[in-house]
Amino acid sequence: MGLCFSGVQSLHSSRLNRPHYPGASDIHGSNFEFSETTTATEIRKSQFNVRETIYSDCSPLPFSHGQILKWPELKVFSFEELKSATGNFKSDRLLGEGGFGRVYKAWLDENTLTPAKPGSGVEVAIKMFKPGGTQGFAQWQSEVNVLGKLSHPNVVRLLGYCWDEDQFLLVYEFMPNGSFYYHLSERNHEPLSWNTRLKIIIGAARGLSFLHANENKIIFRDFKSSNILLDRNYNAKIADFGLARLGPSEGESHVSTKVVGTLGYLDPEYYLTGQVNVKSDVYGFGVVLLEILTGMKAHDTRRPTGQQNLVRWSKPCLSSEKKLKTIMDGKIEGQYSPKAALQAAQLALKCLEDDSNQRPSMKEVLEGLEAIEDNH
Ligand SMILES: Nc1ncnc2c1ncn2[C@@H]1O[C@H](COP(=O)(O)OP(=O)(O)OP(=O)(O)O)[C@@H](O)[C@H]1O
Repeated sequence: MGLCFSGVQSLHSSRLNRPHYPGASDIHGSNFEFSETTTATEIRKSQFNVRETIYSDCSPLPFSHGQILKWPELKVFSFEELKSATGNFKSDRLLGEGGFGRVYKAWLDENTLTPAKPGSGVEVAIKMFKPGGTQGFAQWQSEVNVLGKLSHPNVVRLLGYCWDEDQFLLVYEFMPNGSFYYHLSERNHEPLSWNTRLKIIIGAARGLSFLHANENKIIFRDFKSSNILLDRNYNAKIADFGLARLGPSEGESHVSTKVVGTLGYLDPEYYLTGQVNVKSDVYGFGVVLLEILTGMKAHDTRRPTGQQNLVRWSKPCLSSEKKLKTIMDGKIEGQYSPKAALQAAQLALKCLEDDSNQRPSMKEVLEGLEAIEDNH
């Protein structure tokens, strides 16, 4: 988990005692304002173009290749079902906790997606949003509206959601190898090899270029190592679409928005201007590429002054083989060719250009990484 911040102060939970749900679904370009008497059911009906998928006669977890569905096709779970699937949110099922709530492991029947015995059916991850948080509600809503429509091998799959009174939950496919951030943090863990790192970053690049390539460009806005989840075979999948939003309309170059993101990954141009475009994601990608090379986190206050911000510290070392050697992760020494590392570092440097126009597109970044993989 990183240190998340938003340019606009969050609403305090006391305000939430009086139901007021601010416009949250900026992915649809529309802001919703509800009166204080609006009921949850009315909001539900007005905001979601969700089609409930009936899983009873579906093949297990259908998965198609890279498409954006017209409607989110999600199962609507009851709170009781998710309570049962997680053993009443038992502490030994806890996978982790982010800024907006806890994530639990659970099992569902692979055909009907109803609760199953631990160890049987399919594993899923259930995120339970903290009650009473306006920002949490907005994130939950964006996940349903954006992620619910996406189907791509490098984007984590959302299977369904639950909105039961004040309880907001999401059900995702389970990613057994956790996040890339976890592998950066876990000192006792077997370090990821160079080849695995390359596989992870290429998978993440595929996911991000899929989001950017769509006609209605999706800006992820919070690209970081804790949002790259890893499946059993270390295939990377992008997760956490709570801050995602639509890119600029035809003829426009950017979208003006409040500044949100995570310290260490935030595009300086976006931070200064409040204007975001897909190139902000490219900047975040450059930071993750640096993490891959150095094995260091984007921002770490436990490092000596001058080294805490990975970009600032490593940038002067990215264009020469000799200097790069001094910052490369010692745990992967001997696994890569110096030429390959230099090419990756130079790609990172381009992604980290201060002027977003100078940064490559994700398509170009992906091509660059695939060439590195092919040549070495
Ligand atoms: N689909 C999943 N499968 C397995 N583990 C998951 C899944 N989704 C989340 N997790 C784990 O749950 C923990 C919390 O995830 P969450 O997305 O809530 O927060 P985060 O990304 O770590 O932090 P934040 O979003 O607040 O910056 C993380 O450790 C993550 O690895």
